[in-house]
Amino acid sequence: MATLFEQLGGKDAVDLAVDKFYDRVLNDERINRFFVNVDMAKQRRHQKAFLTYVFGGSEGYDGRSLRNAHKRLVEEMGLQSEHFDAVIEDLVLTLQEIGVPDELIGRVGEIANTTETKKEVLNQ
Ligand code: HEM
Repeated sequence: MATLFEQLGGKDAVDLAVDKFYDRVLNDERINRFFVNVDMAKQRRHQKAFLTYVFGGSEGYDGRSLRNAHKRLVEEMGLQSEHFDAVIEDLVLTLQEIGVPDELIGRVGEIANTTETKKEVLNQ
């Protein structure tokens, strides 16, 4: 049984998705203020490692927990539910843009758009 990572097209496809995802996020007036002063090259590397992991393409992810990675954004910048939903929307639109089938997009959503993930990111 191929992993979701392989079905999405492996490393090249995930790299392309991350690049297009961030272009979309940085142009999204609802959320781009959170990314001011963030080293985007570092952010892209982190995001690739993380997405590869949640898509089942690697054994582990050794970055900070989602809770710790977003703690400052919640406490100092007002990160909340509507911003999480905007990021998920941008992710789905990106996957549609690069031609990922709806069924696979649904499975990505099942991983990223869960109550547990949302609570972690929002430090609830
Ligand atoms: C499913 C939802 C999300 C996932 C999986 C996710 C994933 C990540 C990961 C893996 C990192 C890097 C962690 C590290 O440094 O080791 C990160 C950092 C970051 N995320 Fe998210 N994120 C999510 C939602 C959001 C939302 C909703 C926003 C803002 C609208 C956001 C903004 C940021 C920013 C600005 C950083 C860099 C923080 C810093 O370096 O201080 N993320 N995220």
